Amino acid sequence: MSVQTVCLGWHWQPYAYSREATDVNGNRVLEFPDWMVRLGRKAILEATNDPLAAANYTPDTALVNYYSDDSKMGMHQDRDEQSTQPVVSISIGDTCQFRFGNTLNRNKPYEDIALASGDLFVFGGPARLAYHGVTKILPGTAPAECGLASGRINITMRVTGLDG
Ligand SMILES: O=C(O)CCC(=O)C(=O)O
Ligand SMILES: [Fe+2]
Repeated sequence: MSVQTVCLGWHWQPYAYSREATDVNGNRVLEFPDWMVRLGRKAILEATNDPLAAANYTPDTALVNYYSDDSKMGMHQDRDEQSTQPVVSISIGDTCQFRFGNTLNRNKPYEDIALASGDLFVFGGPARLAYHGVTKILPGTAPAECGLASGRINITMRVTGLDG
């Protein structure tokens, strides 16, 4: 089964962000929550140790992805944003094998990294446009207290660079 996605702030469909989910039900997308902006800033502070970079980070969209046991995500770049600000990724539930590649193409060199529940991954600076994907989910690896019985949720927050 493929990944199921819901968006916050701005609705994403390949190549474009909009305020309405025109390819789903036409509804206006939910507001981007303030707590998620705060979480994004904490993540940038952890990753960069730069309080100014953290204070200036104001994500306005997030893709919330649900992976079932056999879901995968192919290698891609996150490049529909007009801002070069980092992408902050948060993982909940089952561990996945995350493939973090280079900025030129989907092929090697890449690194396979286990992203477990509670892990945070920041794509910033020269790595902002690195190709990446999810090659497999490791069923049954979620900690009992994470609130998700099976599968994996990943939230990637971004700065669209769009107004309005
Ligand atoms: O699930 C992940 O860790 C990555 C998600 C992703 O790359 C995306 O939503 O663009
Ligand atoms: Fe991505």
